[in-house]
Amino acid sequence: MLVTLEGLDGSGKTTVWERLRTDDALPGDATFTREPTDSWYGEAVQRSIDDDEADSLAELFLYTADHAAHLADTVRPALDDGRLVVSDRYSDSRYAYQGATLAASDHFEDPLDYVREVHAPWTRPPDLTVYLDVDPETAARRSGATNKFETAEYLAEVGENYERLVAADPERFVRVDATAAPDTVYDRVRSAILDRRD
Ligand SMILES: Nc1ncnc2c1ncn2[C@@H]1O[C@H](COP(=O)(O)OP(=O)(O)OP(=O)(O)O)[C@@H](O)[C@H]1O
Ligand SMILES: Cc1cn([C@H]2C[C@H](O)[C@@H](COP(=O)(O)O)O2)c(=O)[nH]c1=O
Repeated sequence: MLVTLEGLDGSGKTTVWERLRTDDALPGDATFTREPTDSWYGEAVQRSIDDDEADSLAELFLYTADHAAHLADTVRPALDDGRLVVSDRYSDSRYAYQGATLAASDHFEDPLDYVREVHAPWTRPPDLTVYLDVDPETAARRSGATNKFETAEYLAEVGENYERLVAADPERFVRVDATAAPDTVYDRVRSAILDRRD
């Protein structure tokens, strides 16, 4: 089963993901992974994140290359072995973030749809996506505005894209209020995963 954690910067994904790693209720052979990865593809993505002038379309394809390698090297092999995979960010991050970034160009009528179409023939959709729901102002404050994506204005657009994704696929998504206390958020995410495994 492939579980992904999604949400705005600062929504608490990594906090939850780190805690899940040591949770005895999950199988000991579960694979914990993330995007951007720490491969050389992920390093290329990181360079792009740190470059305020990076071309938005080039950036989409860097993230997409990282996703393709992540699928081939980590996600598909683990799923083929019957393991639980928990990924901190995955394809929905591309749909939501690059869908927002590309909106500034006039190449695409519907940038989010375009990014989905680029992935559709070859990606492996998650079985469950936990959406950590937080308002853009809290997200920007918590994330500390350390990169170009972490402004409340941009994150508001990203949040609207996530809402579209949730509305289009309500069976896959479980929404968790990420403004709740960390223990409460964690318990809800954990329950969502354990319930879906049954
Ligand atoms: N439920 C919560 N309530 C208050 N603060 C939280 C909560 N969850 C996480 N935080 C804090 O918010 C900050 C960001 O958390 P975290 O790194 O887990 O978010 P993230 O979604 O992984 O962010 P990013 O996408 O930017 O990597 C951290 O300082 C963390 O301690
Ligand atoms: C996978 C992915 C990520 N992003 C953005 C979101 C964040 O601002 C950075 C790095 O992610 P992290 O969780 O803070 O490590 O990259 C993106 O725009 N598109 C993506 O596909």
